[in-house]
Amino acid sequence: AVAIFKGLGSGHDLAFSGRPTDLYVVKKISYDLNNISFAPYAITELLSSKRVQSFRTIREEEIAAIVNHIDIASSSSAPYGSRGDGGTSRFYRVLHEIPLLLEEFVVSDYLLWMWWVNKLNGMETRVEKNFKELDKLYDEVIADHEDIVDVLLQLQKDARQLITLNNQQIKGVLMDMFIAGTDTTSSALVWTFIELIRNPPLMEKVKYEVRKVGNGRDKIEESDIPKLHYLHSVIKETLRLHPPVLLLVPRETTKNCAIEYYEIPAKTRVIINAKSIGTDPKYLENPHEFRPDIFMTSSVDFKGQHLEFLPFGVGQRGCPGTSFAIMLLHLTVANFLNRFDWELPKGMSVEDKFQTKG
Ligand code: HEM
Repeated sequence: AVAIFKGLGSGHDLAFSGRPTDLYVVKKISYDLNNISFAPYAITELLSSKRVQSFRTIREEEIAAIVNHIDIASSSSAPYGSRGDGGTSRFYRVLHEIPLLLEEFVVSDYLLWMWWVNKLNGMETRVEKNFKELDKLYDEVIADHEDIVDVLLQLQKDARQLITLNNQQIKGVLMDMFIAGTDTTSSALVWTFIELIRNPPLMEKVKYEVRKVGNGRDKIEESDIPKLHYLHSVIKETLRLHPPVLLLVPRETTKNCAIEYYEIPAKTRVIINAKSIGTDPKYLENPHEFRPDIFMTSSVDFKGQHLEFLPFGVGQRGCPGTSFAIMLLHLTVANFLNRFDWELPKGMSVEDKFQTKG
């Protein structure tokens, strides 16, 4: 494991850039490897910083809508999950239906994936059923094409683009967006609030920073984000302690390679444990404590140069959605802190242990 870890960061990026593709579930969800995460090579073009920037207005509008929704829900008895517009917008529908289908689809097959078993009685039928429903929904999304689909359709038509896409590939990329982009970002958001709520002095510190920059405005904008230094550290610390993709995404070596005393053959399955690396006592005292301040005086970042902190992976196969996710997280947390005070439900104290199953 140590050799592989070193291999990723020491000029063996290419040898470690494959993904295992011989799994039934992987083939299915990737539209026969017509997506980014299981494509045999890395694709970075679609989520470049410029493109992320171009979605700024949509991000700001959607976050404002969520904040208003929480406002309405908390000040009236509006049922949780309803929205001012009656919840009928396509965006709202897509955001709700796709994760539900994916949950059934991915979570039920997660064990299958992890244990690398290709077939299990009855499992294929369920995968097929969920896949058909998702596929139908993606057809509708493409027909109505909004936002990211517009960009993908432009790429499909524009002969000058390096990448040309057919409908199958567009569906593969949409699958990527929802699998790789939704649960990960929401897990980081939830953990940020759990940690802040159970550490009230830290909550006060970050809230003070956000509200100072907000200066009485009801909205924090993207242009405010670079001024929120402590918030940056809070998000980093959450990703260190609770990396949403605990074991990253499996890799497979593309050729034989030698690292130190180890010979690593081609097609070796590579799993990296980001949580163990981020909480290794070799790098940090009391590594399981939530202490955003450690990042205030450190240059350690998640961009892949610091192998002790790898929530987004590393190298050419590292997460292409990093800037997208980071901007969304900062903007959401900042606006939630600007508009609301967050605390534990009545009757619960910080000392209460979180109940875990089993
Ligand atoms: C906090 C949020 C996120 C985390 C922690 C995260 C983490 C990761 C990790 C660990 C990998 C595997 C990297 C490796 O093998 O080295 C990955 C891959 C990927 N992520 Fe993310 N991700 C997040 C959000 C997103 C978002 C928002 C998108 C899209 C909009 C996205 C799209 C992808 C794609 C397409 C891949 C596959 C890349 C490839 O195989 O070439 N991710 N992500």
